[in-house]
Amino acid sequence: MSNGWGYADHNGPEKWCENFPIANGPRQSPIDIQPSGASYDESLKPLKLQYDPSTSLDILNNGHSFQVTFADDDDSSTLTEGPISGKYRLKQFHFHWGASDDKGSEHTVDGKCYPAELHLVHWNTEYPSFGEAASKPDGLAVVGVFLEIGADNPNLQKLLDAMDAIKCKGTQTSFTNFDPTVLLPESLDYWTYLGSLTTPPLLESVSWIVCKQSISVSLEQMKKFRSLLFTAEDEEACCMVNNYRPPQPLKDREVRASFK
Ligand SMILES: Cc1cc(=S)c(O)co1
Ligand SMILES: [Zn+2]
Repeated sequence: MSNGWGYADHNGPEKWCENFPIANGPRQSPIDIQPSGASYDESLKPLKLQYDPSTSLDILNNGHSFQVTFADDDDSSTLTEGPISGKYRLKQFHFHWGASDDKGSEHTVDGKCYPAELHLVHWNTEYPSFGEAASKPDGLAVVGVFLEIGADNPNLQKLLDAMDAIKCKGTQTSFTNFDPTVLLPESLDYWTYLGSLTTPPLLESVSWIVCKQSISVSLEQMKKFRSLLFTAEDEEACCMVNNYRPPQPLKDREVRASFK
């Protein structure tokens, strides 16, 4: 791909294998989660998410999504327990979404797509940095939360209000004092399986933790997501929509459930 990977026909998920052969690997993400095929594992612990709002730094349009980045030089914002062992630090969160409300999530549940999906990305403090951890089979843990069309979600508003400042690829602005806990659903029941990043380099280093319960987003709020651009200021504008990878083969993996 001449101009890097993306989500268009010429550089999208069906083409990523050309530069990233791991795209056809044994533990790729996302997947279609089939609850009837998931086995309840009583040894799975509840998720322990402890976030310090003072670690939030800025919000960035990276040309693939928008992400909020966190200071990760100490254990102020961590994920522990759940399916993982040890302590993982929050690095960033971002979203994937569709051009219309019938698609946009990366994981699906019995084939059901949601209009958007939140990913909270954490790295294993067994390793010295996110970059080091990202290449290890137990290096990352990503918590996925589905967004479902419903009532206006006031907890998304601070993100939406920042979007005017990050419309174009490569733009960013300060985004402080934000507690990502407000984006989590009431129930933290989850499915978990071993997978990968869902964007190149598609590294097979992610313990996926997908919440069963969704959070709400209104039609108007989804329109705001879709007002972002994949493109930089000096390029022909292309709306940032459909920035999701479709489900990949489960192959020789099991999906476990933290709930009956
Ligand atoms: C590190 C990272 C993780 C995911 S899931 C993504 O979409 C991009 O980057
Ligand atoms: Zn993601």
